[in-house]
Amino acid sequence: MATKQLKQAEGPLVQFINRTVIPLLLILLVPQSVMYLWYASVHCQGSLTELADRLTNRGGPALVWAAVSVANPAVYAAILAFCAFQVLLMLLVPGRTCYGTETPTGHVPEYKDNGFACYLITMATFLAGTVYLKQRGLTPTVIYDYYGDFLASMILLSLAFCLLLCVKGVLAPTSTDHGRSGNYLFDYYWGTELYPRICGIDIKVFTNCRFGLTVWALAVAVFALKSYELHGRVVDGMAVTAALQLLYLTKFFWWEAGYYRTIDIITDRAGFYICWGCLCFVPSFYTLVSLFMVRQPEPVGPAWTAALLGFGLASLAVNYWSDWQKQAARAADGQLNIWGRPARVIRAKYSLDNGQERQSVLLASGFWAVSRHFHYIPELSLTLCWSAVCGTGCHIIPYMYFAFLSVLLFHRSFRDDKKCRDKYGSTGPSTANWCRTRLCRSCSDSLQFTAS
Ligand SMILES: NC(=O)C1=CN([C@@H]2O[C@H](COP(=O)(O)OP(=O)(O)OC[C@H]3O[C@@H](n4cnc5c(N)ncnc54)[C@H](OP(=O)(O)O)[C@@H]3O)[C@@H](O)[C@H]2O)C=CC1
Ligand SMILES: CC(C)CCC[C@@H](C)[C@H]1CC[C@H]2C3=CC=C4C[C@@H](O)CC[C@]4(C)[C@H]3CC[C@]12C
Repeated sequence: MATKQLKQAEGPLVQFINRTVIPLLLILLVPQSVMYLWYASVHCQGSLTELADRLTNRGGPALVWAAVSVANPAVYAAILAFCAFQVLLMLLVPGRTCYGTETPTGHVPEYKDNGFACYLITMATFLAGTVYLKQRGLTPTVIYDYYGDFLASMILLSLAFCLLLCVKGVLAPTSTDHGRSGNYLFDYYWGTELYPRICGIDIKVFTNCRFGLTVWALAVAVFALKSYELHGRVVDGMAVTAALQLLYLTKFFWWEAGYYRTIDIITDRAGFYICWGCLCFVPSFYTLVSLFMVRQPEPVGPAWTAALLGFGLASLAVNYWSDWQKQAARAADGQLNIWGRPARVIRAKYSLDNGQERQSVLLASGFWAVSRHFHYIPELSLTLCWSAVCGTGCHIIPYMYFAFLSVLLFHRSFRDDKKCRDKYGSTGPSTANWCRTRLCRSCSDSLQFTAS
């Protein structure tokens, strides 16, 4: 009885922590933290000790905000022009129609698969713009010079944008997948809508892909160019990190339609976490290695260059390959060969909210038979390769993205397992990695385990 009462008492406390304390801390602290990290990378020789020293002895937290302007009209004009360009590309560039995962309410989101073309057009425009400016004695690295202003202004704009999304989800939702939690703070943090669209523009595709990841790619290019301008050459480490990150992002856009079926899109609502995260956290935190290297170039030498590039490329290939296997198995309804042998798949049943039954193909071959989230290993090893170019000179900043990603992916694997358990019951992917072993004999009746 005492235990039961304790468990009941734990419910509201855990809920309070998860839905109020953690969101509040993240909303208050993360925007500040990314500004401090920018400041440390650009003004403190990339040293957190130097940052701490300046914060304690030379003006406190206001020091960082004093170094940037949130009232620079040219910065706002550039941000809005970039957003308008991306929106135009989303609307005008052709692409085949593709579909996201059916939601529990039976909604199947439809997309135009034009991400790769939009990305190529953006990068080509940037290249052409750079040549044009350089011929006139100008340079796009002015973006680096004003990056603090860009980040600070984006933080404010994005916080306001997330508020707008939150209200939109309550007053004018786009699809059936929306609702309030009863906690205003959590609604702001998590969002009120799963698939918001404004004038036909899918908001999460815009924030995550066309803004966040595109700005990441552009920032990597701008920082490499700035490094060249400052040091008269692109240092080998900068070249390796830029090449690996740009290839990773090119791979992402090639595979973008697959991203529409990941938990960012099918589970996470459009709120502070995903939208602010992609509008501000990706351009600031995910770009830290390149930002750091602009002022702290570290020559790594030919042997390390070759090793990091080689291992990084191999990691990228394995990560893409495993995502591809999962996608190909679904597309072929399980009728395909994986690693030269007929694929083993689980046909897992689940129900929509209205009771209608559906079936999914879950791959249990290839990388998906090795372990449940095996593809996170190459994702992490690739990240380590593009960070290790900064050397081991006692700097923490270049390794912060790797540390963050390790925690994020660890947590994500539990989130996804829970999501699949709730959806498929005992037949979900948590079973998939067991199916090579004796445990597959204990699969329940609703589980059809096939090798085609
Ligand atoms: N750099 C970064 O910040 C991050 C990068 N990534 C990368 O993004 C890519 C995609 O992310 P990922 O986390 O995998 O996406 P998700 O974990 O969101 O995709 C998982 C979904 O795939 C389906 N699924 C799970 N197991 C199987 C299976 N055995 N066969 C078929 N379908 C299955 C399930 O959806 P359903 O409901 O359809 O069954 C599941 O919910 C990866 O390359 C990852 O490394 C990921 C997170 C962060
Ligand atoms: C505290 C918050 C501000 C943290 C926000 C985190 C989000 C910005 C990130 C959470 C998951 C991330 C991503 C998932 C999968 C991806 C596919 C990959 O190939 C490219 C990167 C990404 C889109 C990545 C982007 C950032 C997140 C959405």
